[in-house]
Amino acid sequence: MAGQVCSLYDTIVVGAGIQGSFTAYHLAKRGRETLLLEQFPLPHSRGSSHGQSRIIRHAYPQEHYSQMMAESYRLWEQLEAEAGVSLYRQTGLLVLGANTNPEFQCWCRTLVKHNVPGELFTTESLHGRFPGIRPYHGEVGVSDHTAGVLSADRALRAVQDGFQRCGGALHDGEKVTDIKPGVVVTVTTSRGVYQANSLVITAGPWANKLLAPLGLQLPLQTLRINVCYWKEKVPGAYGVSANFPCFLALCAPHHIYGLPSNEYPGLVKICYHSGSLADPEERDRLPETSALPDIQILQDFISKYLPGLVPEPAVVEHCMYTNTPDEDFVLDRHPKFRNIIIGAGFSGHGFKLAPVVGKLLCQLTAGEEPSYAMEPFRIHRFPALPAAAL
Ligand SMILES: Cc1cc2nc3c(=O)[nH]c(=O)nc-3n(C[C@H](O)[C@H](O)[C@H](O)COP(=O)(O)OP(=O)(O)OC[C@H]3O[C@@H](n4cnc5c(N)ncnc54)[C@H](O)[C@@H]3O)c2cc1C
Ligand SMILES: O=C(O)[C@@H]1CCCC=N1
Repeated sequence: MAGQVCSLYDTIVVGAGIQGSFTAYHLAKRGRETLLLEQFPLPHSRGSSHGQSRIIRHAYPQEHYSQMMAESYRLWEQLEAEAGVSLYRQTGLLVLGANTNPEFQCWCRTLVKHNVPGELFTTESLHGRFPGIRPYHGEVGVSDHTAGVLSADRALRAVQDGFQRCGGALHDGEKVTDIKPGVVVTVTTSRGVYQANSLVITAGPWANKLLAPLGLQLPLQTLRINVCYWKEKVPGAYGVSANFPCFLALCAPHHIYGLPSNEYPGLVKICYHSGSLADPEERDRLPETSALPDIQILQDFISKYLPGLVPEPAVVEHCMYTNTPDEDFVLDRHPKFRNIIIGAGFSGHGFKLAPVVGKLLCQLTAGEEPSYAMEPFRIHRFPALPAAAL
């Protein structure tokens, strides 16, 4: 089979994480002949979309994401209805910070602007309402009642099944090894050769490996994230059934966030919103120094802030972030090859927005006017890209 052109598609999508899967789903729903290629047998835990849970929230300090969230919630609901599965559980989100913190004020402003139902908490009312939290002196909170938890693995499966129900072809365990640009793009994989009128690259932490032969390197950092679970001293005290919310503590230099115990009974997921630089091919090779500063930071935080948890992680799983310098996504055409569309740099917050990201990448592929202003997501916002690439 290798070396032989097997089929011509309207679009080939490389990478069946949540972004590529939603892009392929929207394309197939519009009747476009679509091939979705994934290097690993599915499901897998090597990229960014695996695991049981992700936070979804209307609350966003940046206006461009706040605007997209209403549609994203609707599209998640539509997928739930189509698939006949429940993917979302409402828990609320509590954002915690000093009331003098400009970022905290920004969260409050966008919540009000978008009429998101929620509440403001003083230091005293925080402790009264959430006895499991010991707020810092002068700390306040604001909540987003609409926020909750998405069942990530189940969601990924549901969107891939939806894509296939619409006639899409999903080939897993098939790695893309070469891309030849042109009016018709030729894609070589570990199993064959395919052609398409357009190509979408949604390769998560592998994005730059696929883009290098296409003369483009985006300023992406790939980070290994420790996904830590912490044991409740009283089982369920920080659980969904006790109405404990997701939370986001606006700590410097990086935030700390948590989800109520649910997926692993008695364990609360609390993570540091950053990690250590790592090649996705060598994610689990630890750096020379075995110190894990993020886990130490989390331990200190939990000892002082969440006294009902054992300040020693009970479970540590791993995942990858692919960060841009401004932590905004890249959703754009290749600067030279206009029928190659790129979705990358989801910077640790892209899951909740994947239904809209997929729609936007589909619109770019179809040559349509995207539904949202695309300026924050353009490649040209990075001035230091090598001139040869542009
Ligand atoms: C610990 C953690 C917590 C997070 N929490 C949240 C949260 O609470 N809320 C939220 O909204 N977001 C969250 N995120 C972010 C979100 O999960 C990511 O933004 C999203 O999963 C990125 O998806 P992706 O499709 O871009 O990448 P990936 O899931 O990595 O998918 C890319 C795919 O491309 C495939 N691929 C790469 N190269 C090739 C090739 N050559 N040939 C074929 N296939 C290839 C890879 O195997 C992979 O499956 C979190 C992320 C992590 C890691
Ligand atoms: O996107 C999210 O909600 C999570 C939590 C905050 C930091 C990043 N991911």
